[in-house]
Amino acid sequence: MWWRHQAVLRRLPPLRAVAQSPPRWAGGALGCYHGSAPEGRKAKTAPLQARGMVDKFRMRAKGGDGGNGCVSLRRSRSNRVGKPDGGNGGKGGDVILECSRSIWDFSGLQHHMRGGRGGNGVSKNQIGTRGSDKIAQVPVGTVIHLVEGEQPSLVVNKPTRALDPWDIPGSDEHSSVSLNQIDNAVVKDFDGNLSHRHIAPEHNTDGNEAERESNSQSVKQKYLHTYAKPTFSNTNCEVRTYPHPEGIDEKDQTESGDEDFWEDEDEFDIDDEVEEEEEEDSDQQDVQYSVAELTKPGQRLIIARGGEGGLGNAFIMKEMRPSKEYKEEKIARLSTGLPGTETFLILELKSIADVGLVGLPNAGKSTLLSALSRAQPEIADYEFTTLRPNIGSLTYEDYFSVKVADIPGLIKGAHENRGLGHAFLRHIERTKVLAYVLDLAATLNGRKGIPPWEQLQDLVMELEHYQEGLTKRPSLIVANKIDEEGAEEMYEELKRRVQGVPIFPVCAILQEGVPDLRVGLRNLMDDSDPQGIDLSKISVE
Ligand SMILES: Nc1nc2c(ncn2[C@@H]2O[C@H](COP(=O)(O)OP(=O)(O)OP(=O)(O)O)[C@@H](O)[C@H]2O)c(=O)[nH]1
Repeated sequence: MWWRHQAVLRRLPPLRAVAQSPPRWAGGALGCYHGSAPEGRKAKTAPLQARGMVDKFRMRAKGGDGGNGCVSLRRSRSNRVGKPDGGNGGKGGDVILECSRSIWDFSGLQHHMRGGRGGNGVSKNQIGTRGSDKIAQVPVGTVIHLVEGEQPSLVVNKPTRALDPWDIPGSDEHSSVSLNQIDNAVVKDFDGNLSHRHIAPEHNTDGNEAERESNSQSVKQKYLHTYAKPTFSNTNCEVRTYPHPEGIDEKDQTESGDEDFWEDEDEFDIDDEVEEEEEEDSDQQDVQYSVAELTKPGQRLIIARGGEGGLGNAFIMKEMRPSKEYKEEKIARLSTGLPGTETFLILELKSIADVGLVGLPNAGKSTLLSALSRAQPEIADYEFTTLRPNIGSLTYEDYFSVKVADIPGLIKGAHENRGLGHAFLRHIERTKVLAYVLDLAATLNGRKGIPPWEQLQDLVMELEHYQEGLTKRPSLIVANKIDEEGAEEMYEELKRRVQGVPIFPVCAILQEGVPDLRVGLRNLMDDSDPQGIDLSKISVE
């Protein structure tokens, strides 16, 4: 029996390899969960992943391939040769980003998205089904950087028709409304600057091909209006062999050609190291920054287009009339559905919140966020508990809502990438109003911290170093930990030393002073001439 065991063992991967390759569910630095983690392990990794928002995300998208046109002959007793009756293939589905107010970050996105494949044409002149669109919802303020592929195009949201009561809410993928909208955009693009595959009829069988194709405007228009959606010139489709037998059925077709696209899927699912490497790679590539921005809910952006369906032999024979000698070749070329376009994008979140809580590590920002809103960030008495911004929503009696972000602890030298470095300074850029959270108790009871006014000076200087004018944003000061012994005196001293901005004494842990702070934040948002912080108005001597 030992040889059986040997055979089984040989089939297993070597132990070292197993240990090195992280599980698929581990996710990555910029990623999220993929699939479900085995019990036990999940509990260990979940807090790390769930801690903060995902504000940068890499995504590969591929439009669905167009379905093949059908090559079929309808024979009858009177017509033994047969009449071409193969229908055109359906267009592949697009991959679309949709801007939504109910989405906060990129944690729910997939790194790979692919539009559905168009159905193949069928005999009796039946057109293949259109591939389903894949729609990913992204937050308001998503900026798109292009690493590879075509520029995405914004879909013009034309009102199409009143909502059908039978439409299932949220079933965007199959919603006729969304498909209409997408079609509008596609046709619009065709009229624009992009070039597409040119479908030409062959009225003149002995002219040269290029000439024939340029003389085909009227039929092309007809073709577009009746069936085809345009695709792009770079999706050249070279067919060397006859694509499929006559009378082939849609069911016989299997999805193919996308294996390469999915082959590297694991790259995205593995670990931080690989993620970082990829990030470096994309840094080295010519990234086109900010090619598009989604700022309004409902906006849609096509990031990868479905390929055009191939033509059926009925259409080819009727509209293009190929010469006998080129017939087979022409049918082979035109009946193959075109592949969808591919893009590699980096999505980045621009404006993350109305209010940014800025403070040194341990000042109590996360505690304050949970006191102001229902957010439940991780709180601990060690520095850098917060590694990514947490966001909470503060709602007033009149339903006015303000988003508050707890920005990871800022330290002196952050602009030189010390501590958590640039990464979080970027988040501050994405807030409208700043609330400086100062720790009144940092020097009390033998603690070796720095006094609140110096904390403020350091914060202001760091922000200004990172981006000039950042501290001119409407600001207020939260003097936290007022409950500690000696904190009242510190607060009085702080008021003497800092001028020009409102200061709110707060005990975040007991929620004291929080109602006044809520009003203060609201006033700051409503104020027509709010003040920023002036370094010259902070006295540290
Ligand atoms: N006495 C007192 N302690 C507080 C108060 N607010 C927060 N703390 C404590 O201060 C410590 C740090 O609180 P956090 O809310 O994690 O501070 P943070 O600024 O988010 O820290 P980082 O994540 O490092 O940026 C925790 O032990 C809190 O319990 C307060 O009002 N009074």
